[in-house]
Parts: sequence; C-alpha cells; structure tokens
Amino acid sequence: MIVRSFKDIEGTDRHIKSKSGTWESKRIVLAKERVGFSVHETILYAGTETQMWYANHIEAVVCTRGEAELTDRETGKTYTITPGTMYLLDGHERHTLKVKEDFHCICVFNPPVTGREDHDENGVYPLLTEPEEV
Ligand SMILES: CC(=O)NCC[C@H](N)C(=O)O
Repeated sequence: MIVRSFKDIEGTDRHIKSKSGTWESKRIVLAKERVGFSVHETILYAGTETQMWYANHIEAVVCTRGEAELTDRETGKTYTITPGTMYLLDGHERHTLKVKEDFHCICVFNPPVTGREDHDENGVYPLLTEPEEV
C-alpha cells in the first residue's frame, strides 16, 4: 500500500511546470508505481489557453475548482467545465482549454505517464515507459 499527499510531492520531480507556462501538475501516482494508470492534480492558470492532443493516452479530467471553456477541436463544440464536471477524452480528441478562473483538476491517464513527458508542438505526449525491473 502507498499513502502519500500532494503536499509531500511539492517541489519534487513529481511536480512539474509546463514549458508552455500555462499549467503545473503534481503526479501522485506515476508509471513507476506499475498500476496501469497515473493520477495527477493539475492547475491551469487563469487567462491562459492550452491546446492538447493525447494521441497516445486516454485522459479523464475532474474539475475540483475554477472554470474553463473546453473546445473539442474535432467537432467545434464547446463546454463550460466547473467543479463537479468531468470530461473523458476517450477518442483521443484534439482539444483546447481556455481558463477563466484558475482551473484545478484531478486527471487520470491510461497508459500512465512517467513524469518525463511534456507537450510537443501539437500538444501530444510521447508514449514513454519505465524500464522493466530485473
Ligand atoms: C488537463 C490537462 O490535461 N492538463 C495538462 C497536464 C496534464 N494533466 C498532466 O498532468 O500531465
């Protein structure tokens, strides 16, 4: 069993700030835990816009605080995401988050991220894995 708090991982290599400067994320469960998913607490900053495309991952995002406008760039549909609302990228949709108020969310990725990914110019994370233990 693993017990850990988001407070414990602040400032460690589980806590990353994006190159884009639009978000930060604390990864409380990562690929190295070898459970098939990762769990993150992410904050996207008010006034920013982030384009993403998880071509290699499925992501569920549960908003816990703040507000953002989510655009599904496959359909052009927009959604207002506020606390208690979840979006699930079950079709690897290209999407954009335009943040009205600092947007706090819990994200689950399958396959899990290793912690070494950052979005490329298309908003994609590469598919990285942890080396097999010997
Ligand atoms: C909502 C979202 O996908 N934000 C980007 C960061 C991601 N949650 C991560 O922690 O890598």
